[in-house]
Amino acid sequence: MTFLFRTAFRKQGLLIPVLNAVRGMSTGSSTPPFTTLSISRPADTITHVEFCRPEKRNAMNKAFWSEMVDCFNQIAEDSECRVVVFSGAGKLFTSGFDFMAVATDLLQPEGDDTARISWNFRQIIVKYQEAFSVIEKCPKPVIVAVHGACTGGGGMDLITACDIRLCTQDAWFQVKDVDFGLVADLGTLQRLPKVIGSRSLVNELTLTGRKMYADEAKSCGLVSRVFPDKETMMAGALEMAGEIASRSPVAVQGTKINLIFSRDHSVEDGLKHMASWNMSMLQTQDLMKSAQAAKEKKSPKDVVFSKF
Ligand SMILES: CCC/C=C/C=C/C(=O)SCCNC(=O)CCNC(=O)[C@H](O)C(C)(C)COP(=O)(O)OP(=O)(O)OC[C@H]1O[C@@H](n2cnc3c(N)ncnc32)[C@H](O)[C@@H]1OP(=O)(O)O
Repeated sequence: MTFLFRTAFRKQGLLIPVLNAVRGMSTGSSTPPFTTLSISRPADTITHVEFCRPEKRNAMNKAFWSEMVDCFNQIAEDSECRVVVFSGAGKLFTSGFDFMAVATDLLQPEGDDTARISWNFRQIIVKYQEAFSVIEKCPKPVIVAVHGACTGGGGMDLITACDIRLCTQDAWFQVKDVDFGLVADLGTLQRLPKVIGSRSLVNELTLTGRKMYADEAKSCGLVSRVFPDKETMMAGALEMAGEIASRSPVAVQGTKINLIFSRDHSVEDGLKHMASWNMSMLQTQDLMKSAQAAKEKKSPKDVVFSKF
């Protein structure tokens, strides 16, 4: 793995931070390049990313935006990682944007005239958007585990970019942007309508900024499971991650990529994409290994799949 990272990143001058991060991932320690994210490896094929600013209720500061991109790009390249669990440290999941970061980025715009100020704003928004889009672009499934609050501008943006959402009974969710005179611009308005079935509920939540509690989040499909407390949720998240990680990584990552493609395209285009995808992916040895295991009434967990 180290060799692969060396080859991929030497030219870009990224070798040192990436190697540090990967070393951190494999030892279970906090990674030196990240100040807002703590990375650990609860199992060989599972990466746990923990949002780690508990004293500021996991508010999204300046470092967070670039660290998310670096972290998930590294995970995408890490052929040993098959699934990711994302959670928040401390009392709650996230309080959204950091007030201080908002104050410097948005209230003191840089630029000599409207065009330049507008352009700089656009660059900032695009950079912030990428911190969540990178989760969706990462081919490894991401399970997000929410406890306490998931609020502010940012909380819903983050979790709607994840593949599976779990929460605790005390969790609450809020799209708070409207309370600040803002239109949510980092993915909530684009992804939430595709996550929950009711357009009316999406409109209500985003236009009023009201809190939604765990039971309603479960009944509308925002989360798929509710756990009594954080400890049982994390155990449940890791168990689910273990189930996913035991399946063929070719099948798992192909499923994520094609589900997201199909969400954003017509059935016809999705089927065409699928046919092109599988004309090569069906040639994987994972297929024969899995079929053989099924024939012998073994579990997928008994099959050893190559790194992917
Ligand atoms: C280009 C895109 C434009 C987007 C703009 C988006 C803007 C925003 O989203 S602004 C932020 C929105 N977030 C909120 O309104 C949530 C604010 N926080 C809270 O309501 C409460 O903190 C919360 C209910 C989440 C938790 O309450 P609790 O009693 O547990 O904690 P506190 O005593 O309030 O806070 C503890 C320390 O954390 C600091 N903190 C909390 N939230 C933020 C935040 N969003 N940014 C920065 N810091 C935050 C709080 O100041 C306390 O710090 P300290 O006084 O140093 O102990």
